[in-house]
Amino acid sequence: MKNVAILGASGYTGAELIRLLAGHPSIRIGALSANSKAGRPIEKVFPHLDHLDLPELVKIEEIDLSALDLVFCALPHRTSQSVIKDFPRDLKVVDLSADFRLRDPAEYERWYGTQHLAPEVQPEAVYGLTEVYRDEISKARLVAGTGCNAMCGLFVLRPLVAAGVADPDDLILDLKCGPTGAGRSATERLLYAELAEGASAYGYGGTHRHLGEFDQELSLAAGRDVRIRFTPHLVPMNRGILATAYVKGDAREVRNALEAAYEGERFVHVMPEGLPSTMSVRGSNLCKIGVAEDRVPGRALVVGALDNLAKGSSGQAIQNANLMLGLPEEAGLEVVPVFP
Ligand SMILES: NC(=O)C1=CN([C@@H]2O[C@H](COP(=O)(O)OP(=O)(O)OC[C@H]3O[C@@H](n4cnc5c(N)ncnc54)[C@H](OP(=O)(O)O)[C@@H]3O)[C@@H](O)[C@H]2O)C=CC1
Ligand SMILES: CC(=O)N[C@@H](CCC(=O)OP(=O)(O)O)C(=O)O
Repeated sequence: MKNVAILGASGYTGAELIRLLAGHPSIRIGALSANSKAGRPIEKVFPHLDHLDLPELVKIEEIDLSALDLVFCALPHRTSQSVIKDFPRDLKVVDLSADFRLRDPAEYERWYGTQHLAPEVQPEAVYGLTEVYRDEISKARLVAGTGCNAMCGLFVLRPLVAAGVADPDDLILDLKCGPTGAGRSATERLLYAELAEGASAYGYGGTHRHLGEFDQELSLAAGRDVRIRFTPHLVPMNRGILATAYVKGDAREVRNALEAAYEGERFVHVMPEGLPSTMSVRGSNLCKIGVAEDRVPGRALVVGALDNLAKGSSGQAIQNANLMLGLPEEAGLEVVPVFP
């Protein structure tokens, strides 16, 4: 059995890590941390977990790091950097925050508007897009989980620019996501009364910080600078991301490139026909992708769906931890989507 800690266990991704790890055959949860909720039994914070035998929520500094094989860091941006920089340099870490996603600390400063607190640790980090960086992840000490929007968009767009089947200067990504993507500390825009019957764009006009991840990963895949047009929308569904890409390219070539990229992949599926719905992936570690011809000749539509709390963060984190710990990649993750 591998012994792990979850830091930030009283948040949404922390709860999802607990849910998925409860069914993991080779990982046990040795410690859970919280901040304001430290000292409370986990069932007082998450009543749906009251039947599990789990450790109490404690402050991070109370955890014995030497007893751990790996740490999941589900902490806010910046808190993660300040905690991870003081960890022993041989402790394996899967960080779910944005703190180590961008290879260049100057890019971090550009998108997050604050100085990187651990630039000396950054070179060790491997970007957590498992299906692309599997080999590096299995040898890594520190894996930086992707943004959930970025992951869905990259699954759709990356193979197209890598194979040269879509014009890299003409990529539009229109994305919908639910409020759990913003974490558990609700702000005004996430109040039920203001969200439940409406939808709105946010982070538009090239301002969303996941553009740093898109720029980095799509430019690496294309071997030249790629800048997409990206607009996320907040919609009333608890979990889920639906990413619709409009691309200039032949639909058959687009499909072939996606099928080649994900052939044999356990968790990323290209649908033989039709387009995916968030309901087809909810609660699972799956990403489903569909392709359709546009009515304008030479243009195609590609749609990806994943669960932001599963494949978009905690499921992805467990998949990467499995690789880092030498466990079967799919261990604990064979969860069928919850429907309806
Ligand atoms: N939600 C999502 O879909 C995704 C989230 N992520 C990233 O994962 C990380 C966690 O996200 P999420 O679970 O949604 O966030 P939440 O806001 O739901 O949870 C945050 C957790 O961090 C703890 N925490 C907050 N401040 C501190 C602090 N100063 N010191 C120690 N612990 C602290 C909180 O404890 P307490 O409750 O006691 O205050 C809580 O356990 C974030 O970096 C987020 O950006 C990445 C991809 C997707
Ligand atoms: C609804 C909402 O606000 N969603 C978040 C998704 C956050 C995410 O993917 O995680 P990171 O914060 O770790 O980048 C957003 O678009 O910023």
